Amino acid sequence: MTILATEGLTRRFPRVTALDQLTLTIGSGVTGLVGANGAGKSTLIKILLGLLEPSGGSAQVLGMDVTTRGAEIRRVVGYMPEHDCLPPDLSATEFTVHMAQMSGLTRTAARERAADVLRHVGLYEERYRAMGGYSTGMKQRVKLAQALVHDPRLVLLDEPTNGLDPQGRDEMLALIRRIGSEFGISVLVTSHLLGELERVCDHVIVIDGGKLLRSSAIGEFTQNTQTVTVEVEDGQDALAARLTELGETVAFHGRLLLVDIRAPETFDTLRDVVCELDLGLIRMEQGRQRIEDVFREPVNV
Ligand SMILES: Nc1ncnc2c1ncn2[C@@H]1O[C@H](COP(=O)(O)OP(=O)(O)OP(=O)(O)O)[C@@H](O)[C@H]1O
Repeated sequence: MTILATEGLTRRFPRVTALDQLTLTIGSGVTGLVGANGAGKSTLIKILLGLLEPSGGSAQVLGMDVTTRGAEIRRVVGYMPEHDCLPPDLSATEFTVHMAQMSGLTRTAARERAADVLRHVGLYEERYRAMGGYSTGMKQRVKLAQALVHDPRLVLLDEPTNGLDPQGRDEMLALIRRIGSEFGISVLVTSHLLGELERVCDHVIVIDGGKLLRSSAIGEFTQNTQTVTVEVEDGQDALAARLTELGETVAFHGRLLLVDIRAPETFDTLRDVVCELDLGLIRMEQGRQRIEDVFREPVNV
């Protein structure tokens, strides 16, 4: 089922083309939108919400045209903005109830839904405290709660893990996965880190300079991450040479070596060669494909 689609979508600002002939289709489930800073992610989200006019092309969300039916779209789509936008003097409960009422819920329904979603995102007694004193993680949770409070069919989450520590990131990613799997709400989530989206998304779209680089089911990405990244203190040339001699496929990525995992034995070979050459191993990491690596691959739409 198509949740949203764009066709030749373009948005020009005076100095930059933020979206350049972007054509994509997104189905139900959790979709990741990956791109470096300035790639055009927030611009796309604002256009999808009907908050920003495209300069060219078209876009539909849940079958509705973004240029003519923005208000209807916002009624059934939740939005978690990237930047801090929470009034510091209000409590999470007051703010979330207000947002629910803005979406058309009665005061009683708004209070019930706000209590539910704040519990769902893991804010308990703190929900009565002024948000000015919240940690970044708590603020991100309130922003997520207000995006969900009117029971949307789709949520657009702009960099929800921004500013979070590793544990906070893991918790936020788990929440996002639950929104998709338990509540059946479709999710479009942006990040500049492909690695973290891999863990929760069904489908990933990569954009750069406002252009589509790639749109693939997550399985296709993970198939392409069958490499192990190796970093040693010194001697990467010797390591690469010896591995190649032993039949392994090795590529340089700056100071890092990317070794194709031909078979599970590749790990044994690597360990043995690092010992044999007496190298200081800094890290050996599987499957964390860096976004630049995706950029170097052929586009597969
Ligand atoms: N209102 C605006 N006026 C002028 N230029 C803008 C405006 N909004 C965005 N841009 C430019 O458009 C490009 C895309 O910005 P956008 O915010 O969509 O990127 P992004 O992928 O969301 O990155 P980030 O995560 O850093 O916000 C950038 O070069 C940005 O400077």
